Amino acid sequence: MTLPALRFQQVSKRYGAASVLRGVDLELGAGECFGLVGVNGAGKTSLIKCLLDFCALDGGSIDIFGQPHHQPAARGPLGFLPERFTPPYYLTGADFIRYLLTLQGLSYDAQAVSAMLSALDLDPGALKRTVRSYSKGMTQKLGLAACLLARKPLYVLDEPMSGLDPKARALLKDELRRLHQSGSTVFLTSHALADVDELCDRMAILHDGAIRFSGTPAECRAQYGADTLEQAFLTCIA
Ligand SMILES: Nc1ncnc2c1ncn2[C@@H]1O[C@H](COP(=O)(O)OP(=O)(O)OP(=O)(O)O)[C@@H](O)[C@H]1O
Repeated sequence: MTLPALRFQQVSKRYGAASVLRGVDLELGAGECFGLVGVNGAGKTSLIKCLLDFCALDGGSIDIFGQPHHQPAARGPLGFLPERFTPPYYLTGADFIRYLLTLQGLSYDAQAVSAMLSALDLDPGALKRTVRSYSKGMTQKLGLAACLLARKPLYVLDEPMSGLDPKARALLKDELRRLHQSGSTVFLTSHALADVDELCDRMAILHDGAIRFSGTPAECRAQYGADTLEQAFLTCIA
């Protein structure tokens, strides 16, 4: 039997007296593209921070390909793009990518970098410029490029479309589809429900710290009697 890529069981998280996650159960099959959606402050990033062991759980457990998430080796197969991506401003784009690849024991392959930049519509000239001169969208593309170049079995992408122009969004969706077809698991958060509908095999709606819905986008529309995922989402959280 194939192990799930991710399994959250009764995950709870509090910040002081505020209970942000209250018994979250979620399972992602290996090779799935899974979208987590929820209003601002619903707890999506907190769930990801728990997964990455950036903060301690107050209850429950998380497994990554069957290994407890707090074991560093469990996170080896995982590539992560944070929601607020701020690379060191004094590095050039090339230095930043090299730095991230080196941390993972990978070498800088100029051809692969060039192909990835082209796949994300980032001007190769940006590699020689320091990150301080990048626009918001360029910075996001750099983060995506560095993350996706690591060729991981599992990607955790917190709002990967954030700041991208329509062309770059379309290109990123193509790239995510390619990853999916090659067998990688993708766990993403997004406020763009049309993207989730288009890309994701399954999705979950997190609201008030709990999972309100989990299933395919089509099941979500059907369950809430809605024509669009946006309408279904609004009914679900009403
Ligand atoms: N370090 C922290 N200390 C205290 N409260 C926090 C902390 N981090 C997050 N929170 C609170 O936890 C709740 C969930 O935040 P989180 O960032 O997980 O939401 P989100 O679903 O990712 O939101 P968004 O869609 O706006 O990115 C919010 O009320 C937020 O204020």
